[in-house]
Amino acid sequence: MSEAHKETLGFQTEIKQLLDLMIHSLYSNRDIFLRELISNASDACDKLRFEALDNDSLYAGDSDLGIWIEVDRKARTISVRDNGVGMNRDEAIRNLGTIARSGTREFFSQLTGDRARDASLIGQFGVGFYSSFIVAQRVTVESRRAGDAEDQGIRWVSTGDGEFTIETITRKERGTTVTLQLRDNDADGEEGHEYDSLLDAYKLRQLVRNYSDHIAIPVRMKAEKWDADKQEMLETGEWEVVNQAKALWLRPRNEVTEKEYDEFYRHITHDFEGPLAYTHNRVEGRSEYTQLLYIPKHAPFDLWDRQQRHGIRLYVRRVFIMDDAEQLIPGYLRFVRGVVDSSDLPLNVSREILQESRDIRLIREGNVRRVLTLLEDLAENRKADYVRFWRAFGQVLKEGVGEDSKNREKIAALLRFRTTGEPIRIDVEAPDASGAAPKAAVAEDGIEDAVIKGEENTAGAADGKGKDAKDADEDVKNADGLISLAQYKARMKDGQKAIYYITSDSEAGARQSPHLEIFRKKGIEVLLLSDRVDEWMLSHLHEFDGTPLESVARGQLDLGDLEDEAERKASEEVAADYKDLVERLKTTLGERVKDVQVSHRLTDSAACLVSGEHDMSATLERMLKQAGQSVPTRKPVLEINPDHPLVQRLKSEDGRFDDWSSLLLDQATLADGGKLEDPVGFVRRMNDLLLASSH
Ligand SMILES: Nc1ncnc2c1ncn2[C@@H]1O[C@H](COP(=O)(O)OP(=O)(O)OP(=O)(O)O)[C@@H](O)[C@H]1O
Repeated sequence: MSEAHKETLGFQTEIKQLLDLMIHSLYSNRDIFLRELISNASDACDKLRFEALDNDSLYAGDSDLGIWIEVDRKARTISVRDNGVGMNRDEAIRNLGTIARSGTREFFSQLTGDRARDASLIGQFGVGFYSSFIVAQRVTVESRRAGDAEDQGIRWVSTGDGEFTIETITRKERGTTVTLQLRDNDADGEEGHEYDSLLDAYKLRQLVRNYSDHIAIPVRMKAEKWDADKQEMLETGEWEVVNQAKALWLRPRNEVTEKEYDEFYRHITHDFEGPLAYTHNRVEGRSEYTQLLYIPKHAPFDLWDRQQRHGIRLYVRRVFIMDDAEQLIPGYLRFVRGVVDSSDLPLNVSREILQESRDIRLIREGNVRRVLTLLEDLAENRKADYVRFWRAFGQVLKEGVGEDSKNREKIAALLRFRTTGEPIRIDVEAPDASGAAPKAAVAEDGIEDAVIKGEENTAGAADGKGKDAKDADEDVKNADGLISLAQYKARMKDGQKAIYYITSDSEAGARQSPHLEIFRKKGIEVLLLSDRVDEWMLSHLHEFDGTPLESVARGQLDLGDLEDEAERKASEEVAADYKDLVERLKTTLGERVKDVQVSHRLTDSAACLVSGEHDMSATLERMLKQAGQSVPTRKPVLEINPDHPLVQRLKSEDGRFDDWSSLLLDQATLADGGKLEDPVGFVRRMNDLLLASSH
């Protein structure tokens, strides 16, 4: 088959879905097509400039890079042309027919068919070039790659209904022209859908200016003049530059408007929404560079994909070098987007050189410092926004506790936790791309009844603490049930020496754990941790601001000064009283437990399991097993509650002591979220005992 042959090819399934969704649900965002086309054109110019660093001949004498936009009112077309790098046949098929992003399939499987919901999801994905089909019934892309012969141009045409054609053409100019044949008004029977206003040169110019003012490449449109005879604006035939054409990040901060920062963010991220916050600085000294870093409002669809390719763009003296320069930002801040422009790096810098470079190390440290400062500022001054950030990226930030020991303290101060000192909240909706604040509901199952009712008086404040604690509580109310370690400390009981936490597979599981009973009784707040990353994070976070962090389910529980002398004495007496029972249980349960102890933790439950001081926690063990890792067998310590009637009864039990003790251990295992080794035996024993007690 000759290359010039015209081929008809099908879009990848996901693109078909994307096109269908876009055409039918993104009409109200239709103008974004222009931003996407201008962004792509500007990227293509950046790429050519970069490739030409090594091979000047790619310019073929024309290094004056630009973008040209033209309207043909009669033909109802808009075209966007650039003299950037262009595409050859293979690239056009690959780039404009498939979405080669990992995670895409899973992303599309989340779409529900509910247009409003899906439209907001699609915002996380970034529709790019395909957004042209929101306004165009036919899109034609003509292109020739820099360095290719004139007869190696391509024409790609599609009406967005599942197929595209591609043919080889002769094209004089290097670069790409995208021509949109606009839809008819009320196309597809959608009443009120009109497209003619896009042909109004004045309006279009305003749109173009909106979307391109911050772009470093000049964008040109045909100049127009008022014709008094014809009483209309007519093109003069001259091209005029409509944007400022100066790299936004190089402009002084006070000359850039919020709107421009916002638009620039959308340009580099293809995000539907603007950013949550940004930081823009010119750094001088040991290393000279400019950084413009943004924090998005929502997580991208591939946040958990460590291969994801977005991130920070690296420029060297205004020349684009690479996308997603991962050396510029550590993994735990991978949600940050933006631009770094270095004055020191060589233009021929490669990814390999970046790894070694001292300048890059300085820039990376500078980026981390700025982002953490920005987050501190949000946490301090824009609490609702910080909560939004936390919900979107908190789990990623937690990785920093282990990854970045230098900044551990700072990161720890930015952590937020659910806690027993706050009402239960059930997430009914994840943060979405529509800008709506995430919703939460307070559950009414009464588990934490006292706390729900006493919403005003959270654990510590109820004790009449000072002003700081009250201020801290005020903040808590704005914080969607999340508190910081500093707030926890401010609410600590007199005599409390540790920050207590519990880990579990879910927040609900954590809240119901028997390990919390004594803490509830004494009104001590406990942090509830249920993210996968938590166990790992906690293995790196042993203290905060001088106060140790302690698991409520580990080792000998020592409540220190929170227990008075009388309580301590009573415990000792009980321990002596139950010594025989403990020994009998140890002998009976044998290898199944590491030890048996009389518990200080329990008030309601008969028994619970605890981990040894240095043992792996049960939650971590389960996680590792789920991940298919071999885990050394860990024997739990069984704690029994001397005040529980079942345990009291055991003291005088003879005939069925074995069954009773097994049952006690199995119960404790289940309450801990664990799995029984012999569930059938458990059921049999329970039924036997039930029957025996009913006789
Ligand atoms: N004007 C152009 N010149 C050269 N290549 C282009 C042009 N427009 C698009 N492309 C190619 O097509 C690809 C797909 O474009 P598209 O806008 O869909 O996504 P993107 O810009 O890569 O990514 P995203 O929108 O997700 O950030 C681009 O990555 C680029 O390789």
